Amino acid sequence: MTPAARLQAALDLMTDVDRDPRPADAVVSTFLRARRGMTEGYRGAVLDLLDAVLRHRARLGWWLGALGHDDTPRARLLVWLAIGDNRGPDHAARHFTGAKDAPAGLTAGERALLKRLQGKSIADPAMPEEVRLEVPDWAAGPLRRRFGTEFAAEMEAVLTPPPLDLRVNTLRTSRKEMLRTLASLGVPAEATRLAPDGIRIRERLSLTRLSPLKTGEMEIQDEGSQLVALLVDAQPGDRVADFCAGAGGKTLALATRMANKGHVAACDVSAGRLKRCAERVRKAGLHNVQTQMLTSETDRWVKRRKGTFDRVLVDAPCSGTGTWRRNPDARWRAAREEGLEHLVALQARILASAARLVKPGGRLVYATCSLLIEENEAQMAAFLAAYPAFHVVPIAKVAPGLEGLSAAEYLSLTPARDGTDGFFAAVLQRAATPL
Ligand SMILES: C[S@@+](CC[C@H](N)C(=O)[O-])C[C@H]1O[C@@H](n2cnc3c(N)ncnc32)[C@H](O)[C@@H]1O
Repeated sequence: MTPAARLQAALDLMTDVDRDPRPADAVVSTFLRARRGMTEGYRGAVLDLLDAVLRHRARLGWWLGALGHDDTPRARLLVWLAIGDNRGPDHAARHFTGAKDAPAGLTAGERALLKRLQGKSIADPAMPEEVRLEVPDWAAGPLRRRFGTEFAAEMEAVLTPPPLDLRVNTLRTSRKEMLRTLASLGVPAEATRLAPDGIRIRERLSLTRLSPLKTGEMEIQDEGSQLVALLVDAQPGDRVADFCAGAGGKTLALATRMANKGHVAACDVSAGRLKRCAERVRKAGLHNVQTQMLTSETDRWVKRRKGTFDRVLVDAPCSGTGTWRRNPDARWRAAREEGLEHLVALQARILASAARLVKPGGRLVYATCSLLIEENEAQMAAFLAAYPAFHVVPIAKVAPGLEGLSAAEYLSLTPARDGTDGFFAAVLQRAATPL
């Protein structure tokens, strides 16, 4: 496969990602299924190019705007090749020849564009800070309010691809044993700093090298997400509702810590995600989880089970600002499509309904993968004001060892400070007797 054919394949994929409303990783899966013949090296090179262009989306667009050129996937790729990896405009021009399997030959406009990029670099002093840091308009104000003087450092941290975090299925093996297995597979891995069952791999590698993922002995899960599941503090024998279970990332972690005892109701409004959750539950060898499809947060299932759960986790739909380093296209999607206000209102409705499930003396854990005050601290303040039967349990009380990470009341993880995705979690307890 020639370098020019690789560029054409990358361009096809970038065009698909641009047109398809689904998240980039879903579009990538479809693309790879249709091109099963690709070798691993070839696939890696195509995906690296897509990743680079997505991670530099605002800067590439800024250059195209500044030079009066249309912002298209092909133009973005040309600019990236010209100034993104410092190989210069001639390198970009060399492969756009129109030969068989290569991208179409350069137009006069593209030649002029490449000429004007001579000697430039991807970050220009004239760029606004939000462009240099790839922060979309809608999020700039809320993120500046959240981070103050740390704004640039935190935004730079989310520009870098994250390490690969895994959670060991302790029903099957131990972290120590899994580290030995990975060493025998030639995979350099280390124990995570805070999550007791976590393993971190810093080197970029193909997941096909990680055979224990196929057997359910471990799962991919960011260390921050593992810590949120830990804060639920579900005990063997408890009744737990995971209200926004999705494909079950936290459900699996909770149910495993419950030693396969008790009951976890994994609820969601998405049948597709719950199906995936059920498959992962089976693979992990868990018998204490049942999936529950909800028509909405006020489904009758909730009313019928009022006050019957020891623990209720609300891992709410959110802006996903904490996961930008993992999904570089996410910053240009979620809140742009749904609106921050809409998300905050949905979270409040979900919280109000899910809170009904909590037993007297039981706990409600609210979590997001958002960095924004609106979805986190302010959401909690509004809930606590409206529902006086609930009070905050400080993080140090639930998980000694994590208290140094953030303000005493809530867990608040950030990529620059904690090396995890951005996560927020609040533990609230319902009064044992009616107030
Ligand atoms: C942050 S994701 C959950 C991720 C999951 N807990 C994990 O750890 O992998 C939020 C989930 O909320 C679900 N959701 C959206 N609206 C909902 C609603 N009204 N009631 C319950 N779940 C909802 C979405 O389908 C999505 O799966």
